[in-house]
Amino acid sequence: MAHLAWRLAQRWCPSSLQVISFPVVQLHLNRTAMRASQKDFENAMNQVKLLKKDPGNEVKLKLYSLYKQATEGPCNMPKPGVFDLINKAKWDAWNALGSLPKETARQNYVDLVSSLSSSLESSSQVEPGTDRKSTGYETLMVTSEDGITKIMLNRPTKKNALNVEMYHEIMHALKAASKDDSAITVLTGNGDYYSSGNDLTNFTDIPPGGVEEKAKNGAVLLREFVGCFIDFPKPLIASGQCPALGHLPSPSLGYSIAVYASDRATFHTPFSHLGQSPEGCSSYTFPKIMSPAKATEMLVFGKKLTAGEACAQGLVTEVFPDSTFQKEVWTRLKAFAKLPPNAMRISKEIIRNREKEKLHAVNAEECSVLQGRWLSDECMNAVVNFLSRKSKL
Ligand SMILES: CCCCCC/C=C/C(=O)SCCNC(=O)CCNC(=O)[C@H](O)C(C)(C)COP(=O)(O)OP(=O)(O)OC[C@H]1O[C@@H](n2cnc3c(N)ncnc32)[C@H](O)[C@@H]1OP(=O)(O)O
Repeated sequence: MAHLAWRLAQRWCPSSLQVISFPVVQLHLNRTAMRASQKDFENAMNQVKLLKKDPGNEVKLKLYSLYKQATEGPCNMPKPGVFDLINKAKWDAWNALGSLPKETARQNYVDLVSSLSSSLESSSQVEPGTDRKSTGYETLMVTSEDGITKIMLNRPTKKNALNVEMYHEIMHALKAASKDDSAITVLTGNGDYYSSGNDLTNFTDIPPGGVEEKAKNGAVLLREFVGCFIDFPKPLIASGQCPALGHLPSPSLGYSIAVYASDRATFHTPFSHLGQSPEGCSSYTFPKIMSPAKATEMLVFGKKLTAGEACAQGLVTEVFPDSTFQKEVWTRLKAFAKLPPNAMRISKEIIRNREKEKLHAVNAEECSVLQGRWLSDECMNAVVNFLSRKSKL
């Protein structure tokens, strides 16, 4: 049995963890009242061998850990060294099961294999080469193809303003992209605006605790949202063909977003106009990247930059003519996506890690200041003016 376990582990844990998982394998652990028998467990082990599609490393680790727990009980191996990546990942997965009873682990293994068989069977009906389109997003379109996960903001009639649902969906999509088998992730917008920033109607839905509670909830949400960008482990590219307002022109988040813009794009952070203050770590990153004086023009006076100006200031990586924008960008993205994913992730990590703690601290401070700003007359008047059609940016 131990030998079989090892073979399974070998089979399910290939020599590199670079392919992390399939993006949309949803595991529905279907707990039945019945306990899985030894026979069910053995059947499940056989079924695993018959799976036609690789379920991804994350699932394989889960299978491995449940198998070990079901057959040997809690993790009893010495912890492998940090450089022994594969055995360390296996050990972590097994150890994470703590004192889960053997019977429960056996049942979970059986449930997992059964849900896996059905989900992979249905995904194998998708035509080869077809985009794996995400389902269940209301405000985004997420696709994964050729090693590139594309997250497209999809509220074009509202100029891709970020409502509360979109904040949550972007965070969800980023978390999923961080674990899927793509090498790079692209953020883009559908329609004639990359984004018009925060949806100003977010301010109108006041909870029972009043505006103070609203502001507090907003600060918690924004902090989590920006935190997802700071922590995002893979190369992230913002591809903007059209104007961007507010949040998403804070492209230097985490120092690790490459930004491609068409010569039609503009970048605008009108925080003062709205009675607000900088967010997305821009109060820290913009002055470092651009120079304090230029950052002041943008963040304090709300100066709108053309793509060419933003590129000259170092906020944008490269600008292309609008007519060839998509072709130019996608040629680059496809080439990047062929680079070794682990090397890219590690390179990003080493660039970002020196600043990560600082960025989280800046994010926390910016959100706390904004929480106060949202309660100010200046901010409330600006929102009312927009909503009553008295002003536009
Ligand atoms: C958790 C909270 C975190 C908050 C963090 C702090 C964030 C700060 C920011 O994001 S600052 C930026 C805020 N954005 C704005 O102030 C932009 C407001 N919009 C505009 O000024 C204009 O709409 C425009 C210049 C973007 C585009 O103008 P135009 O081309 O003339 O289009 P319309 O104005 O007709 O817009 C079409 C449609 O979209 C709605 N809409 C556009 N932007 C927003 C928005 N930010 N919030 C809500 N709704 C927006 C607009 O109302 C129209 O809707 P309608 O067709 O009338 O139903």
